[in-house]
Amino acid sequence: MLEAIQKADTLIEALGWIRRFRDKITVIKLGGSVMEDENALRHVLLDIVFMETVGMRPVLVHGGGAAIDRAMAAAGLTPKKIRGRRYTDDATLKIVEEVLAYETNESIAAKIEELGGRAMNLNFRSTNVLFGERITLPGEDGEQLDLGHVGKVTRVDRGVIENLCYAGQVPVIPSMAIDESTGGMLNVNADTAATAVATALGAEKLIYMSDVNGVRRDKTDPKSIIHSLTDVEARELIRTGVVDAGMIPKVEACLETLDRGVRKVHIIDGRLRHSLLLEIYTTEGVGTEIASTS
Ligand SMILES: Nc1ncnc2c1ncn2[C@@H]1O[C@H](COP(=O)(O)OP(=O)(O)O)[C@@H](O)[C@H]1O
Ligand SMILES: CC(=O)N[C@@H](CCC(=O)OP(=O)(O)O)C(=O)O
Repeated sequence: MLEAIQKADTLIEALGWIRRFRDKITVIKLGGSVMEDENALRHVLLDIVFMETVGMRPVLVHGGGAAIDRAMAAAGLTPKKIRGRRYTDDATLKIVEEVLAYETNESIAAKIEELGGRAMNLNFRSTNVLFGERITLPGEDGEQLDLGHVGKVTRVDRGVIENLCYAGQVPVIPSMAIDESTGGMLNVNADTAATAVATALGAEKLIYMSDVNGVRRDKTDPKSIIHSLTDVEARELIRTGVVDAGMIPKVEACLETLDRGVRKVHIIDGRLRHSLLLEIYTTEGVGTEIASTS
């Protein structure tokens, strides 16, 4: 009986948070690393179904870096990453399209439905909502590094996403875009795609789910997690190389989100059961929070 009363207490405790976030859009970026763990993915998607059921409006933007690496290896191709971004030639683009836009995208939407939620996969075969342009990266000597078919999002079809949200469906968006000037496909880093979606929708919150517990002082030591960072400190961590590899575009995407007026962004561990709900429904939260100083 006591246990049942405690369960009811927990429900009542969540009431305030459920009210606060009802009808508000939360963008969740799902990293490829989390999706490698079937059990973790199932629990993350269950949390998302819960959010949708209580009237929040979750929007899912996903990557799939690990699955793309695997598919490239199977095709005899070696991935080349430049500051956390994949060099994307014609053959790589074909694989990214197949793995990210179709296999991963359609399987996430199908899993949400299996768990009792309603989802809509938004890809080139159904409805594309991301449009962009090619990017280059500044090199060490000031030259521009060519990344092939890699782009950034310049426009989001927010009407389609909002209509789905308000119809009680979870939009599931892969990190690929159509090039506005050529009509070709672009491979977009999923962290930056999530930023573009969150700012275009004026989201209440943006949460990056990865396979690390947050930003760490020593990337190999979970205990060195930094719970709270300012934008100034985060920039310094990139400059000094503490933040490395796939964490670079993630922290850069957080900073861009803050620059565009969202007050707080979170990097949390998707392998920790219910980390998403804990982040939203508890005051302490989990993972690393980056907040603007200005
Ligand atoms: N300072 C750091 N703190 C935490 N992780 C870091 C750090 N620097 C580099 N990393 C690496 O970044 C990875 C997360 O980026 P990535 O693999 O792209 O994740 P995702 O697929 O979730 O986007 C971690 O698994 C870790 O190896
Ligand atoms: C340009 C670029 O790097 N695109 C990424 C897109 C997927 C992604 O970002 O996946 P994660 O979120 O799992 O890292 C890539 O090809 O890996």
